[in-house]
Amino acid sequence: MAPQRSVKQEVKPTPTPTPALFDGNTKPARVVYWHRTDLRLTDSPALSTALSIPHIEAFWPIWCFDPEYVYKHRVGLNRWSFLLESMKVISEEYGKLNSKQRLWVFRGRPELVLKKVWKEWGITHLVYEKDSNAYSRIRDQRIRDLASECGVQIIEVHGRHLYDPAEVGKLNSNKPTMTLHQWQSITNKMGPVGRPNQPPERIPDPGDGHLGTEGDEDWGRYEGEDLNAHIRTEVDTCFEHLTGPLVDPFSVPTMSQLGFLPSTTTIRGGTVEAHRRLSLFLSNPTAVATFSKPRSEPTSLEPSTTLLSPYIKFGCVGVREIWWGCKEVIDTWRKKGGKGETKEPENMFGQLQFRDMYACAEACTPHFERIRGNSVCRFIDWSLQNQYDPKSGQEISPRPRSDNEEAEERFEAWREGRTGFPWIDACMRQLKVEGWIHHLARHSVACFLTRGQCYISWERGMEVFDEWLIDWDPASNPGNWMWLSCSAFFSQYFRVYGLVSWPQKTDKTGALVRKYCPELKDYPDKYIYAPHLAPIGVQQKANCIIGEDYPLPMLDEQACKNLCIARIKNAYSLALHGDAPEVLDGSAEEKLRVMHEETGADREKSGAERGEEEREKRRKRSGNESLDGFFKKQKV
Ligand SMILES: Cc1cc2nc3c(=O)[nH]c(=O)nc-3n(C[C@H](O)[C@H](O)[C@H](O)COP(=O)(O)OP(=O)(O)OC[C@H]3O[C@@H](n4cnc5c(N)ncnc54)[C@H](O)[C@@H]3O)c2cc1C
Repeated sequence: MAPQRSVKQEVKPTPTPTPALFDGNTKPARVVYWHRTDLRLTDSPALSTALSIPHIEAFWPIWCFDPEYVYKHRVGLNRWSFLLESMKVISEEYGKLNSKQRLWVFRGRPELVLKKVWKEWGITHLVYEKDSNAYSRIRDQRIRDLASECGVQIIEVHGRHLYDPAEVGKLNSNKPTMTLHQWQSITNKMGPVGRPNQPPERIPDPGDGHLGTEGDEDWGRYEGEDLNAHIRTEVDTCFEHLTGPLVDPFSVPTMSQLGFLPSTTTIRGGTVEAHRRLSLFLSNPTAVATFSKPRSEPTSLEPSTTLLSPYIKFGCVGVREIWWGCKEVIDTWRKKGGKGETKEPENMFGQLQFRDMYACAEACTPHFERIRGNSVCRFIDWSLQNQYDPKSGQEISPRPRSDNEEAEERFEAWREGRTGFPWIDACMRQLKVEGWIHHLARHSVACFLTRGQCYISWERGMEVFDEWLIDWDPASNPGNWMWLSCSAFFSQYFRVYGLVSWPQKTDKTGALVRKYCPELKDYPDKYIYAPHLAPIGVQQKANCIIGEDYPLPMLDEQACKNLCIARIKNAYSLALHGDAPEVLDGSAEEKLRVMHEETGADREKSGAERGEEEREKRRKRSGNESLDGFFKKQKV
């Protein structure tokens, strides 16, 4: 049971600037506010801090379009378009508060952009929302070093999570928080979640925005591999100038400037849509008070959860707004006699806490996003694990194709939604088209790929989510993949989602399958999740022959499940984590190979073998076993 917060505790406001921070600030301040994944004006402790700097003479809210992000990180079309829309919306919001204002977009590496801007615009302060993930930590250290060289005061303000993950980590002796209960026990001592800051009523003017063009073409230079080349079908002109096209300087890039075709998602970006969704959720107090994640429906066509995650990811809505919005609605509902309130972890507070828990775990765990070197990740000898150069410890790139052809083929079929299991295929196709799927749909596909049936490394599945999810998060994505693969956070590997029975629990008619696998749309309900079982006459009537128009199941669900369980059982008994010497030197894999051979977990069993096993079990349960038990009891 989650520890309850004391009602006597006073609600701490979200950290606001202490006067000491601005002590001695008597000179006019020229402030750059650097928006990163906080594309909102509401509930922004960092923006409030920036605006409270005394004597602001000039203020620029900026965005740096970083080529490292554009080329070096796999990002699908839907996430790109969501980001660009969110940038446009906040730029318009600035314009509404002050017609001279906008989001000032630069196209170049942050350290180069900031150095130039600091110098040419005479900047005194740089303020931004603090982020704790591995990439941000490295980038921000570079920025801090640079700022101290240039005499610019840097102000980092936490605001992305309910509690600063770095602070929670410190209170946990720099150890990752591996259960919600553990996270709750620590944050209980930190006081309640802060109240959301009010949005600004006005924004100061910017200064003269003139910038010299010297070295312009170099700001966006990137010489590594373009990981998004496969979706870049048009000419990429994004980085031709530091401030974008000369006719419209500082503008938000368009999809076509990035060389992309339009996205496919129906999920629109920006803070206006984020608040519309939040208000919609809060408008039904009973639904808020009785929200239960396990009881939400992964099969429904309309999202049965809030669908706020893309907005949280890009900071279009603040987490404290959601937290306090729910809290106030529930308090009023309770006063009016509402009953049956759900508790953590299944309620909405629990959902937001899970996000924080993963962020704290990531902040304290080197290599959280992979198996090798990851101290919290159990070692399981999955197929298609990432390969590392033993000397440099770097991942081998480009990735060699594994000689495990069957696993490669299964992985491709999973990714493309053609496994022959309609529930899995529908979820994967929805993910690709929309950039979002329900949490329990994520459970299903992740379980299937890893411990459920395919025994393929969670790293590979995580990468697909990395690319396709709009809400991709560097802590929640690997964290949840480790959970689902029973590599960390969760260990009940024998509990596997049924590929027919599970979706049938919430929808016997297969609406999601009919939408995303239209070739199956005319199948009767009875066969919608297992069309290969339909008699040929039914297949003909539905105009879809299994094996021709839609694939046969690519594996035997039950046999593969048993094999996975047997192998994971061995891996659990070996009890090694990603940072163990045996994992790093490759000997763990060999040990498991031998264990699998000895326990018969090295291959799928034939029907006859499985039958024999079953009979053996029954024999044990019958007379002989009771006789054994009798003798044992006698001995005792
Ligand atoms: C394999 C796998 C990968 C995932 N990858 C991501 C990811 O990259 N980014 C991401 O935001 N979520 C991820 N999740 C968690 C979860 O599925 C999504 O946050 C959720 O489905 C978003 O939909 P919603 O906003 O309607 O959620 P709601 O149920 O309405 O929850 C509200 C918010 O709580 C947070 N939340 C809820 N559940 C979780 C959770 N298990 N872990 C972390 N935060 C949670 C999210 O910010 C979410 O928006 C992943 C889950 C799985 C199983």
